Order: sequence, then C-alpha cells, then structure tokens
Amino acid sequence: MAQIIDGKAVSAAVKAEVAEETAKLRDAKGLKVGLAVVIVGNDPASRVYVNNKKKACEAVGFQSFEYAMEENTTQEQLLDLVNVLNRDDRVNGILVQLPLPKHIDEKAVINAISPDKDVDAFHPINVGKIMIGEYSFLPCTPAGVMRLIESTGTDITGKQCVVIGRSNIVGKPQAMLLLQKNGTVTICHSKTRNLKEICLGADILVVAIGRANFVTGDMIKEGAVVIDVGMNRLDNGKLCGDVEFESAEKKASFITPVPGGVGPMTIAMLMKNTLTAAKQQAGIE
Ligand SMILES: Nc1nc(=O)c2c([nH]1)NC[C@@H]1CN(c3ccc(C(=O)N[C@@H](CCC(=O)O)C(=O)O)cc3)C=[N+]21
Repeated sequence: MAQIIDGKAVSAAVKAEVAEETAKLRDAKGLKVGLAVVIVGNDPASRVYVNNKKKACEAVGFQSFEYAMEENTTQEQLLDLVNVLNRDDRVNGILVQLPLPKHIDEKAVINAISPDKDVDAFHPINVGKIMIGEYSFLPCTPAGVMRLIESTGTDITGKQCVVIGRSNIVGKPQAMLLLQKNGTVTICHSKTRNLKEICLGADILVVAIGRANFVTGDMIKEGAVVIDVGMNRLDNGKLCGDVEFESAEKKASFITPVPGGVGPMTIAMLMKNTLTAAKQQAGIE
C-alpha cells in the first residue's frame, strides 16, 4: 500500500519558507513583493484558482493585485493592461490566467509579459532558459512535482521516469526537469503505442493528460512513485485525477491524491517565483 504524499503539507512548508524570507527582506531592505493576477471572463474553475492564489499571497505577506476583465475584453485592451503592469514597480510578477477567451491570441499575450515578471515561466525566453538549465523561474506545476518527488526521499538519478502528456505547460518542461536530475525520461502522449508496457517500466510516473482515471493499477510497476497532475471535474462536482487512485495505491510506493496533491504545490511555487522576481528586480539576487 502506497504512502500518500501530502501536497498540502509540502506546499505549506514551501509557503513558510517564502513567508520567512519575505519578512526578512522587508525588515532588512524594505523590500515589498507584489503579484498581479489577470483573469478574463468568469470560468468558475479559474475563479477557484485565482481565489486560492489570493489567499496564498496574503499568507506569505505579498500584495496581490487582481484584474478581473469582461469576457468580451479585446486583445488590445488586455495587451494594454499587460504593458501597464510591466512598468508598474509594485508588480514583481504577472500571471494571466489561462485559458483565455477564444478571440484572444494567448501567444501574443504571453509574449507581451516582461520575461523578468513572467512568474509562470511561459514566455519563450524563460522556456528556452529551461532547456539550457539557466533559469530563474521554473514553471510552477512541474517545479511543484519535483518538490513532491524530493519529499519522498527518492533519488531521480538513473531512474526510469515516464511523463504522460506533452503540453508546453506541464509535460514538456516536466521532462526537462527530470532530465536535469539525471532521470532517463520517456514522454508519452495520445499517439504512443504500448503505453501500458512503457508505464510498467516507470520508477517515477508523472501523469498529466487530463483524462479522469486514465492510469490504472495494472499499468503501474510495484513500488513506483506516482504523481497525478490531473484535475478533472466530474458531473457530480467532485475533483478527480488522471490516475485511478484505489487501484494505483496498491502498487505504488508513493502517490499523490487529487485534490491535495499537485494543485496546492502549483500555488506555492508561484509564490516562490514571485519572491525570486522581486529579489532580482531589486538587484538582491
Ligand atoms: N497562467 C496560468 N498559470 C497557472 O498556474 C494556471 C492557469 N494559468 N490556469 C489554470 C491552471 C490550473 N491551476 C491550478 C492550481 C492550483 C489548484 C488547486 O489549488 N487545487 C486544489 C483544490 C482546488 C479545488 O478544490 O477545486 C487541489 O488540487 O488540492 C487548482 C488549479 C493553475 N493554473
């Protein structure tokens, strides 16, 4: 039976570190840290996330600036706001909540965010830096996953790591981070053949495909570390991961729950990135 990885506890530890350093820098150098979150339209799931983030900012001692824009906001209006935030010294980090309404080109918006304030690490400059290992920001979800794996005491070096999913936001950067820790990394996706065999070879399995209960216990090697990035809202309103928890926990050595696994880590790493951004902008680091 697997040990459950407590994402809430690990995220609380990360936030406590951030809060402590934030307080220290405020007292020693008068540093203030601010995060701007922009949300366009009123998708309920996006709302939940934005509220969680706001609470996290308060908990670590950041100022948060929230910009809620109408669904029918034009791309030009959104780009204008991003440019204002790029120049606003109180704002160290900018997060534009994705997905954006269809009439707005996400790429254009991401490209407009100053790379120094891009705490999601979605800007091409920051994505490129991840490839060469010279980053200041790690993308929040993959960074949170790394921290959860670390919390189990697992050494990634030489391990078979399988990532299911190849999105720019999770799968691809996740594979890079595991590679940097000397994992042997395989990326699987919808066109992958013999997925089950590949999964059965995984010492570390990170699942980010967005399909409820897709990975079942029979696809998991005995003793594997299983990280579930999925967040699927079922018809009954319940949140459910990409891994079928009941069968998977019988095979894994460690497993993350949904909710209470990767989700809270994403927010904790966002706080960490925002503090890093503030320090860099103040010339402290
Ligand atoms: N620019 C941008 N950056 C993001 O990082 C980003 C985004 N857009 N768009 C949406 C996704 C999703 N995301 C979540 C993070 C944490 C929870 C979270 O806290 N989840 C809790 C529970 C939430 C619940 O109960 O609904 C948990 O898993 O335990 C949820 C969702 C960040 N995202």
